[in-house]
Amino acid sequence: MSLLESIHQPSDLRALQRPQLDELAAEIRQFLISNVSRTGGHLGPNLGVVELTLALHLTFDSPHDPIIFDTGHQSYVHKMLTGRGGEFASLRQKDGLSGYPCVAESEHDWVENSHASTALSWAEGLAHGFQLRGETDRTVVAVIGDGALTGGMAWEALNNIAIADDLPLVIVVNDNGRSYAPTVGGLSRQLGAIRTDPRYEQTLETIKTQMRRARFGRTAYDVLHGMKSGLKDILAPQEMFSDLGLKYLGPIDGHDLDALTEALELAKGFGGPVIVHAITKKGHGFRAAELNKADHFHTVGRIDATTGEPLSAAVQATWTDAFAQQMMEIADDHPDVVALTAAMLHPVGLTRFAAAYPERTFDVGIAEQHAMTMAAGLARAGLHPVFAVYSTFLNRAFDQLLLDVGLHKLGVTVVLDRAGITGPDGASHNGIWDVSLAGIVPGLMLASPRDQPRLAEVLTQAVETSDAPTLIRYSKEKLPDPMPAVVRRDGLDVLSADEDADVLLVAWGAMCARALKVADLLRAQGITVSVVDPVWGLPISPALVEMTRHHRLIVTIEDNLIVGGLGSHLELEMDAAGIEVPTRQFGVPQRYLQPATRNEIFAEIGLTPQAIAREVTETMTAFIEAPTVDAERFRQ
Ligand SMILES: Cc1ncc(C[n+]2csc(CCOP(=O)(O)OP(=O)(O)O)c2C)c(N)n1
Ligand SMILES: CC(=O)[C@@H](O)[C@H](O)COP(=O)(O)O
Ligand SMILES: [Mg+2]
Repeated sequence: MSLLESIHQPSDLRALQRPQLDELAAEIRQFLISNVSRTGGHLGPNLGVVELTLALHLTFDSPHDPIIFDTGHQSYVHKMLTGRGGEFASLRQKDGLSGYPCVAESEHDWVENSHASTALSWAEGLAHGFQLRGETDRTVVAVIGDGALTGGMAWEALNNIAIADDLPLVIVVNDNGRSYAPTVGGLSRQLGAIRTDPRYEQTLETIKTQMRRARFGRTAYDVLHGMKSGLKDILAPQEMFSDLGLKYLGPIDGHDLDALTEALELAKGFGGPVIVHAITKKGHGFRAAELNKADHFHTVGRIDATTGEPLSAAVQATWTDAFAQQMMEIADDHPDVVALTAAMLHPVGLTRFAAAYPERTFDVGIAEQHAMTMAAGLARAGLHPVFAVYSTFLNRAFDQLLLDVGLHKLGVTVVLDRAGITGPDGASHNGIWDVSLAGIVPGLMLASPRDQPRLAEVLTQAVETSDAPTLIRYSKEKLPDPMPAVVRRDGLDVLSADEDADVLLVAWGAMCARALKVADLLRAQGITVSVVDPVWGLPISPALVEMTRHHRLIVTIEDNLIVGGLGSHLELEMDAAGIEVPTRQFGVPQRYLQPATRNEIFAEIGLTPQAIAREVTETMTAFIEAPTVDAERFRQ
């Protein structure tokens, strides 16, 4: 049996001899490479925290001492050490092992939200909570990456933690210098100075020695603090954190198990908030990941476990590719267009634009709120900002969209990639809230293009709109073939139309192709149908409202929450116009969706063409005198 197979819970680690821990670290690394290369997942981040996670579970008593992983994509090793190593074949799959911490999976998992920069707030809350409950023997540990540390929430928490002198809270900064790309901003400059300083190795050794000499308690910090003379600039992070009033231990070699456990033991013994600054390498121990300059294998699909080469070459273009291309085509004719990203330049498709127009590109770190209001400033200065962000992360910048961009009627364009159901990344990654949130911003215009020609059209219209926010959303699906309209009427694209149709199917974005399939199934039942794509779905077009008047049932299909979605808005407008035609709204129910593929989730929530057709048929037979139709036909 391998050492790893002998670990069923963290306490099993303490039975191992010291040399066995190094063996175990090597086994874990090999396990990660061989398993994640088969399933896909966050390989790079987890290779970077093998020794760190071992040291955490050797030093602290999880779950009595909660260990909170910020963002959570780097918690695979934690899962392996807490009895879930045997489940990695099902990683990120339906009913399988989540790719992030999952409360239902284990008592060792505390936070499953994969939106960055929340761990320190969770940790302060837990620590105060334990204290107030008299559970004073519990230490809370938060592991936060250098990327997540660029998020505003992290500094809100640090500001408060810094004055909570007796709060038993250990903050481990997992500093690998990367988000996807190198982490940006003054913070990363301070943190990064260490890695590039020629005295780096010597400093790590000196600190390790000093820590060994220092006894537990406060003297260690005085010793380390006294060290900074002569090493001041290399210990800039110590300055930064200690100026806040936070005790700081580091920098520590994040792959040196002894140095890590010594630092964590010191921190644990301190009895107040302490920062342990661990310098790690994303992808450590897998050459292909270490050499990958783009993102050190932040997320991989199925890859060769030796070379790291993708096993399935990306043959079909994605929406991100189409956006990247369109931005290049717009850039020349629109010199006022500038681009913003929140630490996701490559994933949102702005790499080419940034290379060609570096002065017109802003990567603000994981700081969506800042990005949105900075975009308001850029617009106010006479430019046209395009903020490209994953739909789910728009949640972070809603207030800024509403009251900095919307209230000032500014021409800011927000491009929402990964809109709609994404699937394997779990509940906090589906892009299903944006329509319901953005839909309440007065004056905001929201488009969901169904294909590349429509994307080109709406993006150009958006960057030429200077008096209102414009949002464009598209899914993680591959780019579909063009779907030309049979006719465009008052800004509405009619995709298919029967004479005097019974049913009007209103769909947008990725749901248009689905709606055409539903139409065929309904026609086979003798139900006449028209399919219309509003393209700019919000605000609701008066022409669309008028069009509903002439049908017997209005059906909307959307890849976002039903509550506050296109269908909700259309129904409100129909009501206001005194149109009493019944409606059926198909979309995402208001619940947290567990990890599965996009299609598995569509089937689960009744968004397949067959399920929709069956429901519509039953509605037609139940509420409206209709030609005899056989709903049974859809029960196969
Ligand atoms: C609010 C938010 N914005 C963007 C992301 C996308 N994202 C996932 S991981 C990551 C980089 C995190 O960097 P870091 O915290 O340094 O962790 P590392 O991957 O380096 O271990 C980003 C930007 C996110 N999860 N949350
Ligand atoms: C952890 C995180 O927020 C992202 O890395 C997430 O996994 C999105 O991945 P995709 O870019 O594959 O959609
Ligand atoms: Mg990082």
